[in-house]
Amino acid sequence: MAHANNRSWVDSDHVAKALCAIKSPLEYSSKTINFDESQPPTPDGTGRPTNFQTIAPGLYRSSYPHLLHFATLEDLSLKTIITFVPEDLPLAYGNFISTQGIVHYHVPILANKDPDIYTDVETVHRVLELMLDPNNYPMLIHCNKGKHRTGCMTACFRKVCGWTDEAAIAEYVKYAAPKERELDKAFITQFDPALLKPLALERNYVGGVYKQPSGDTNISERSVATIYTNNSVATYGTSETGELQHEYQERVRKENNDLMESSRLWSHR
Ligand SMILES: O=P(O)(O)O[C@H]1[C@@H](OP(=O)(O)O)[C@H](OP(=O)(O)O)[C@@H](OP(=O)(O)OP(=O)(O)O)[C@H](OP(=O)(O)O)[C@H]1OP(=O)(O)O
Repeated sequence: MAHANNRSWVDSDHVAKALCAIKSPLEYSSKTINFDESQPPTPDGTGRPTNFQTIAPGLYRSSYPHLLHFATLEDLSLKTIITFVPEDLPLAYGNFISTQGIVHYHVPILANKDPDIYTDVETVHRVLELMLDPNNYPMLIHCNKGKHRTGCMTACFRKVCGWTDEAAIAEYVKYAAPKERELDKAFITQFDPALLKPLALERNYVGGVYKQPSGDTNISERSVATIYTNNSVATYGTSETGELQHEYQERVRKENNDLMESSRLWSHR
């Protein structure tokens, strides 16, 4: 798959020093990557972009990374970045990606602000197939604020991993509030995870560290198996077994393999 890895090498040390001399955050020409004046660049003091989240081990999301975030992003040893903002990369960011040897995918995702205009499903699948490949990890996905476009892609990823619509939307709202959008929720609800379910099952993205958080605090002692049924996801809690995580993962893997085998047998009838 072609990727828009920014290979325009420049004297990055010189550029970095020049950029560091700039006190205020860089104002970019494009509106969608304006620095968010409404809050400090790293409100939680971590030095990471705002709305940073570990979606799963090695898979991260955030708002648009800026110069002052690069040092903490280096700690992640990122292998892949997917940018959902359509504008070209600012020079410093392109140089960061190049000098870190990061594979960059530039996949513009539309803001859900018009009920007649949504990002096409092929583009969504392209993003999710990259996210469903641990060979691309550590991976960062981001947009401008890390709320709407990134929130929608994360929610679609969760649905493919077996989360219910409600749980996926609840996580979206957690990062988009108080500016969550009804059209984003509609986009998430209408997204059908069926086509990518086999890939998620095959690569063990169902259950384990990818499983939907349990609402019941007691359930943490119980193993919860998420099994795909024909057209939806049934999540059930089993009796408290106290089984260890690896036993649980082995059990989920066997259940998924049995499910795949039975669906293969059916498909050959
Ligand atoms: O005022 P509004 O609701 O129209 O939205 C504004 C802006 O709100 P603000 O002005 O209070 O900062 C949004 O930032 P938020 O405060 O909601 O996070 C921004 O969302 P965003 O950066 O894309 O969010 P991510 O997808 O990157 O997470 C949005 O960009 P678009 O939706 O991509 O057009 C802007 O629209 P416009 O000015 O037309 O470009």
